[in-house]
Amino acid sequence: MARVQRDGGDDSAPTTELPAVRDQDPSAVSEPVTGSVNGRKVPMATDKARAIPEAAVARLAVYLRVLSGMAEQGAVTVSSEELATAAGVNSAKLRKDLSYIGTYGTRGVGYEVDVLTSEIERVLGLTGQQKVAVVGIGNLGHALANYGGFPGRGFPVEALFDVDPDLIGIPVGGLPVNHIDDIPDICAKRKIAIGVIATPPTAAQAVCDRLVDGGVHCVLNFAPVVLQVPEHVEVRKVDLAIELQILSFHVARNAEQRASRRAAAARASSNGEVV
Ligand SMILES: NC(=O)c1ccc[n+]([C@@H]2O[C@H](COP(=O)([O-])OP(=O)(O)OC[C@H]3O[C@@H](n4cnc5c(N)ncnc54)[C@H](O)[C@@H]3O)[C@@H](O)[C@H]2O)c1
Repeated sequence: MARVQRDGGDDSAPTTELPAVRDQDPSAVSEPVTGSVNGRKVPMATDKARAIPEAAVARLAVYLRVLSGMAEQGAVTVSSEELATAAGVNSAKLRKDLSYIGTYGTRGVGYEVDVLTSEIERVLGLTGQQKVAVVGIGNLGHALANYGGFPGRGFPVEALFDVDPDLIGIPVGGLPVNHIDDIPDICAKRKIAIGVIATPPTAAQAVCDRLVDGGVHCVLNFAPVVLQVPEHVEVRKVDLAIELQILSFHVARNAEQRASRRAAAARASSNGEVV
């Protein structure tokens, strides 16, 4: 089977094919084309599939989290400005992101919170549960296995694996740790959708191969190594060091911009200009 190198960064997968959506001017705010699913009004899909940038997919997940908080507080509708502000983006970007999924607010009303929530969930594939297995139950694996926030978001942790004999059979977060030899069998039986790799980098590829053998199609890789996977397997890599380096770049750039603004103000002031 053909294998490709994946590190899950934006460059490797800049767009994602969405389920069919309406093709329409992204900036338009108009009456949505709606139908009914289980008695709920939802936008209707057309036969035109459309790619969505990875960055927009990430923002959809943020909108979903914000919408869930609004729903908890009893909000029924939300304007694009309110939702954009709460999500930390501008409203034009929000409307464009939502246009990718064929969702358009109603002028003067905005979006119905429950309809928009269902639509984003559908597009992100969150309408069902995506079972998760964690491999490598060390510091990070323990934290992930014990974190209670995943099941509520549709990601129940259903299997844990390690190679350390002292850990096998020990419950972590209520689940016993299994040996990695059982990864293919258990993942296939429990229909695990997502494998999380929290092993040392040297072990990650072999672990990934076992997950793939068990039918796992999505891998979230915390180990600092690029994985080889078959074409049909999606890998996302989480690298805190890279995130810190990106933050550091922004901090340095902001400092430079402040320094050059101060220098310009000092020059203007020494020339007698009002600044
Ligand atoms: N991406 C990030 O931001 C981030 C942050 C912290 C750690 N990490 C990475 O996550 C990984 C885990 O870090 P940690 O601090 O939890 O390490 P750790 O040493 O505490 O835990 C590693 C676990 O993996 C197990 N293991 C070793 N070989 C294995 C194998 N072949 N199969 C299954 N399990 C095996 C060990 O028994 C141990 O329980 C490392 O690769 C680390 O670099 C990434």
